[in-house]
Amino acid sequence: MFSEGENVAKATIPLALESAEKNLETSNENEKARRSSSDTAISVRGISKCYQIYDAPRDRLKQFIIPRLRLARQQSRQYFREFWALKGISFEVRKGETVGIIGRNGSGKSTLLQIICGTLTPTAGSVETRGRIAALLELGSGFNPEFTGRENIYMNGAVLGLTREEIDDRFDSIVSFADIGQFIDQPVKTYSSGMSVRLAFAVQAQVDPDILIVDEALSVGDVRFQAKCFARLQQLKDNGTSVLLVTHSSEQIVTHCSSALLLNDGMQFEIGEPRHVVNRYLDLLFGKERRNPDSPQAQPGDIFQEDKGYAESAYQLSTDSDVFQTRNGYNTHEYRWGDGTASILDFYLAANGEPYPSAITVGQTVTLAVSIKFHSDMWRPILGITIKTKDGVTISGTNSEMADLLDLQALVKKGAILVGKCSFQCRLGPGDYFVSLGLATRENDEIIPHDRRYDSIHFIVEPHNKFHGLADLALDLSISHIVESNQI
Ligand SMILES: Nc1ncnc2c1ncn2[C@@H]1O[C@H](COP(=O)(O)OP(=O)(O)OP(=O)(O)O)[C@@H](O)[C@H]1O
Repeated sequence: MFSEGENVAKATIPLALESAEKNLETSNENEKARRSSSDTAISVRGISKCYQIYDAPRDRLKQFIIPRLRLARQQSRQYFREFWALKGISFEVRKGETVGIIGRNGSGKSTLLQIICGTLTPTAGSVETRGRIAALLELGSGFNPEFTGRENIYMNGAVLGLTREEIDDRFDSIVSFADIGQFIDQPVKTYSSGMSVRLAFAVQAQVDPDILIVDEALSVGDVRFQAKCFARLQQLKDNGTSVLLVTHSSEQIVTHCSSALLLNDGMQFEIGEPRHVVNRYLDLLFGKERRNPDSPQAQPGDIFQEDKGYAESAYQLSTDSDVFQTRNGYNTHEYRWGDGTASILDFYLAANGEPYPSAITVGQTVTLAVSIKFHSDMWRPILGITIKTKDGVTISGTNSEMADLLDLQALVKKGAILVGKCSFQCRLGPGDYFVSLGLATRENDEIIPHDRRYDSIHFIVEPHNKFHGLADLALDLSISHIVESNQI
C-alpha cells in the first residue's frame, strides 16, 4: 500500500541527522551511531493508523460475531471500510529540539501525537521515546472535573511519575504559573476552557519533562498567557526538553520551531526548515490549481504594444517579460505559486529616490512598485503585499480590497498590464526583511492565487539606535515635572 522504508530514509535526514553528520566527521562510525542515537528523544518509524469505519452499529456487531461462527478456512465478509488516518510517517526529534506539526483539519496531527504519547496504538510502525513525556493533548487533559485544581495537580503529578514531595516542591510555582487565583480550590468543572488550559500547561511545564507535547491547547489561552507559555517553552528547550507543537499558526511554527512537519491526508507532505514547510502549508491552503507560472501564457511583446505608457513610467518596469529575478534585492529563495493566469513581472524598490539601495536608513521613504501582466480576463483582482522579518513574523500587510482601490474593483481585460505602487516611511528595526507579493481573485469564499511570490524581495535596514524592537511606534516619551530632592 505504501513504502515505509522509503519514508524512513527521507524523513530522518532533514530533522535529526543533518547537523549530526557535520559534527561527527572526525569520529569513527561506531561513535557516530552511539552519539546520534543518544541524542534522539523521539524516533517515529513508519507509523500508519487505520480506523475501521462502520456504516451502522449492527455492522460492528456482525464483524465481531460472524467470523467467529464460520469455519476457520471460510473467508468471511468485511463489514467495515478502512480509513487510513496516517500513512508511513517517519521522523526523529533530538533533545532540545522543537518540532512543529502543521496541517489542515483532519490531516492526522492529533492521531500522530496520541500514538507518540502511547494513548493510541498504531496499525503499523513503531515509536521510541526517551524520558518523561508530558502532554497537553486536549482541554484540561487528564483532569478529573469533580476534583479541585489543587487535587488535580497532585493527581496529574503522580501520573507523570512525581512523588508527593516532588509535587509539594513544585506546587507553588505551578499555582503561580497558572495564575487562576482562588479557583485553585474549586472543582475543575467550574473552570472556563482558558483556566483549564492554564492549569494544565502549568502542571505539564513545571514537571521538567524530557518531552513536552502540545496539541493546539495554547490557542485557547489569552495572548499574555501564550507569551508566558512560549517563554517557558524556551526555558525548557534550553534545558534539553524536546517539544512537539501542533498548531495552525504558521507564525508560531517559524518563531518557535527548529524544524517542522507538514501532514496532508495522513501523509508526510513536507519536513524540514520551518519557513519552507510553512510556505508549503500555505500552498496547500490557498494554492488551488497550483502551477508555477514560469512561462507566461501570452506571447512576449504583444502586451507591450498595448501598454507603452507603463514602460515609460518613472520606475522603468518591464511590461512584457519576467525580469523580476534580475533586480537587486531579488531573493532567490522566493516561494512562487499560482495558476499562471497573471504574472508579476518586475519590481522597483527605492529609498528616498535611490533605486535598489543596498541598505535602507531608518526614516527614509521606501517606494515599491510592481508590474503585473494579465493572461486572461479577471474580475476584481486583488493585489496584496506583506512585509515580514527574516524569521517569518509579519510586520505589516495590506491588499487592494482592504485599501479600497476602486481601479481593481472591476473587470481587468486579458492583456492588460497593471502597475501597483506602495510607499511607506521606514520605521523598522535594523535587520533583514522580506516582501511577499500576490495577485489573486475571489470565487465565493475561496481565494484563487494567480501569482504569489512569497519572500521575493529582500531589503536590509541599516543598524541604528533610534529605538529598539521590530518597529517604531513613535513612542512619545517625556517627563512633565522634576522635583528637586531638597524640595521633597
Ligand atoms: N476514532 C476514529 N475513528 C475514525 N476516524 C477517526 C477517528 N479519530 C480520528 N479519525 C479521523 O482521522 C483523521 C485524522 O484526525 P485527526 O484528529 O488526527 O486530525 P487533525 O489533523 O488533528 O485535525 P484537526 O486539525 O481538526 O484537529 C480525520 O479524518 C478523522 O476524522
